[in-house]
Amino acid sequence: MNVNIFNTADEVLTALADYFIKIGSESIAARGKFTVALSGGSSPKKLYELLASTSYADQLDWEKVFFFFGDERNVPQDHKDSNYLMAKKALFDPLLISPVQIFPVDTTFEPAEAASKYWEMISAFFDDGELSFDLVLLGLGDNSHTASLFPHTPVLHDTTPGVKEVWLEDQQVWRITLNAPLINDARYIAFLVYGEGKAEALHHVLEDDEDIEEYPAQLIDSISGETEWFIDEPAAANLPQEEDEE
Ligand SMILES: O=C(O)[C@H](O)[C@@H](O)[C@H](O)[C@H](O)COP(=O)(O)O
Repeated sequence: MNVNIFNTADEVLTALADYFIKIGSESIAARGKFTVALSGGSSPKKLYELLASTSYADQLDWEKVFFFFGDERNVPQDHKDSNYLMAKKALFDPLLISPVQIFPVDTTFEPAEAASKYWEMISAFFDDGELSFDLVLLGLGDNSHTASLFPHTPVLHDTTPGVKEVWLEDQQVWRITLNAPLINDARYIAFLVYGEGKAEALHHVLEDDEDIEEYPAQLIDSISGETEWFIDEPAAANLPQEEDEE
């Protein structure tokens, strides 16, 4: 696990965009395709817009990129809270990504069925035995959740790769999420964490003793690949200063 701290959010976004292109180019060269599970929320929107900008749009063979989602809210795909809709507007539409390259969660099903169908689709996409995303992009919630691995939810105790529905009692909503074993099978995992509002959660996840019930993001570390944290100074405010500075 590498912690990369940058002065500003813009530097974080540029570094992660460069990393995305690097991993994507290597994946396409090695296996003819690049499979990525996108993060939702507000942080990655600027990353997706940067990747779709003239600075990056011609740096990758986008026709060989296949997009999945690390998690999704249990809302229609045209709902303002949909992670798919955010990525569609910020990334897919500007890059003219073909729908055949995009694998959204089908939230027309009840949550449990939507989760099982998403798992079936992921399993069918990957050749037997090769079930691992090239890259999983993740954010960090201020309660130390990532994807939809929320504190004190049953999915935290999964021991085999899969996709599960998650009930959020406080928000009275369902979500669908890749579980930690599936995320940890990825060749590369990249966390995007910027802004002072993340400082407390980041300290809990990276510095506190392991407590996955309270700090679920502690579950995440690529088993055989690379886990990189892309962080700005405000989010790193509570970390020991010896974390490597970029
Ligand atoms: O669907 C989601 O909301 C994300 O997958 C979630 O895990 C997100 O990464 C964190 O909640 C941080 O969200 P922000 O980037 O909006 O702070």
